[in-house]
Amino acid sequence: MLDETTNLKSMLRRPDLVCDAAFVGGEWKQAASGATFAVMNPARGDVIAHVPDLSRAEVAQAIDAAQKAQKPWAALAAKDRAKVLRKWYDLMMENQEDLAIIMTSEQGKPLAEARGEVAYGASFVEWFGEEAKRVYGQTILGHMADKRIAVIKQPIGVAAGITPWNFPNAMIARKVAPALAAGCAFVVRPASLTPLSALAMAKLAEEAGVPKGLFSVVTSNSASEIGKEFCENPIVRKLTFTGSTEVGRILLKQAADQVMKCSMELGGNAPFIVFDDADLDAAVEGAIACKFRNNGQTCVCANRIYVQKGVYDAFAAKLKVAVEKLRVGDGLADGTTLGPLIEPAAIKKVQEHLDDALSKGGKVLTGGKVHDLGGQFFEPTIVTHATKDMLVSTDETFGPFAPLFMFEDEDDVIFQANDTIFGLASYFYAKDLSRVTRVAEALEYGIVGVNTGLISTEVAPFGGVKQSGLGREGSSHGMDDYMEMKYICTGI
Ligand SMILES: NC(=O)C1=CN([C@@H]2O[C@H](COP(=O)(O)OP(=O)(O)OC[C@H]3O[C@@H](n4cnc5c(N)ncnc54)[C@H](OP(=O)(O)O)[C@@H]3O)[C@@H](O)[C@H]2O)C=CC1
Ligand SMILES: O=C(O)[C@H](O)CS(=O)(=O)O
Repeated sequence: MLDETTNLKSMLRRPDLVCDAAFVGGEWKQAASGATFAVMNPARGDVIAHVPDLSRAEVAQAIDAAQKAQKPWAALAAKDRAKVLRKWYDLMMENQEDLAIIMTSEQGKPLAEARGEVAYGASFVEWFGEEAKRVYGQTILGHMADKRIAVIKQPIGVAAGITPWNFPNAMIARKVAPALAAGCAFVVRPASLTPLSALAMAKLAEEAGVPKGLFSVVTSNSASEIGKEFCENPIVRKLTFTGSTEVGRILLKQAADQVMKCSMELGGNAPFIVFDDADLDAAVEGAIACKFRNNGQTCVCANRIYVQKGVYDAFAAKLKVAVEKLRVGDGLADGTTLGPLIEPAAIKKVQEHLDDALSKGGKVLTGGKVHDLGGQFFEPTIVTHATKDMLVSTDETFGPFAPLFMFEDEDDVIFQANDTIFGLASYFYAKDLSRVTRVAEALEYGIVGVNTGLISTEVAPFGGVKQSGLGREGSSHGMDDYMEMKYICTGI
């Protein structure tokens, strides 16, 4: 019998990677209530699957199973944990195409970007499989002749994660990989808009030999209820969240009651600065990559583009040419470079920022309206004459809208770039070495891209300052958030 998943499954080498059950304590389960929620294809507007809408009590069962599985997992030699992660990495890459098709079908990004995200997510599993073997302690010369001091690092225990829809694979991998590498157990609640990628990852984790109960994917349409379970359940020792600053604040307040260790990867408002000594062609290439990746739906997208007065018109003209080469369409169609926005509310927000900018003197250079394809497709848009009193100057657009601000000098643009509550990613193009050093040090951000618009990698510490978050993900620092440091003082 044909069902709603037939079309998606027909595109896959492994149709079994489309999972319509939640992965709870090592079992594939429906909600006891039978409740489910629909997963939509944002390009086509059709339902591609239904997944269980688990209750808070059923999520608690996943947490119980995690607690049971964690101690034996932590007792394994790091090398043995590493082998399982390596196998999981291998399976993710062997099934990269299927995972990408599933991702594009539920999130909308072009297939080429989805393939890239699968490889990016898998790179965290590979990286932390290696880092698992490199957890080091310390010995310290005793403060008294009869004392010996050692410092060791131990896994924190059961970790819980809540992830967004914009990178439905990589944002989970960036959390579960260091957690398992450190010897923790992990329960994740993926965004309700994009649960299929997470469930497919769980399927491959099971095949890789991740022990029953160690990793659960709890699907739910009630984010706040599950968030409360994660924050209030005494078994959970660590909460990791990627999403908006607004929700991050809610979770931090809820987690405070248990003084829970939290990692927060939150909102951004990235400045992208083009100085008059920049290579303008390189800057345009970087702006396209940085602004329009995932259709502008990333926390590290350029949200404000500042161009020095002397090169403003030349840069704007070059950027217009590049933007008009972008192809809007279904992410599964060949040649698409911009997919749909994730949901109607996202279209509304882009339109709101555009209307506000035009009402305050902005001028459309290209784009400027919902695409002829209708639905959730929007034309990639450049607006010139942007000013700091516009909404786009303070709020994250999260869409294909590029406002060009003009600036006079370095001090002026540094002040404007830093004038935000956010501090995640920032970018600038310049050649003068002294200027590059000064500006990189002056920008109040966790990440600075110099002459590049792409900074995402598993080998570097990703995270923000100010209200863009707490902690770092990826790099040799990435496991610290899943471990506790213990100081042992021995009298002899
Ligand atoms: N710093 C970073 O690395 C990243 C930051 N972001 C930021 O997130 C925003 C876009 O992502 P978006 O998904 O809309 O962000 P949201 O913060 O709305 O949602 C993120 C996740 O949190 C869940 N959630 C929402 N409300 C609550 C709650 N009260 N308690 C517990 N969980 C909750 C959502 O569930 P559901 O969707 O099912 O409602 C989703 O799974 C942007 O601001 C972007 O900058 C996004 C990705 C990466
Ligand atoms: O969700 C996001 O925006 C990601 O954190 C950005 S990245 O890590 O893919 O650059």
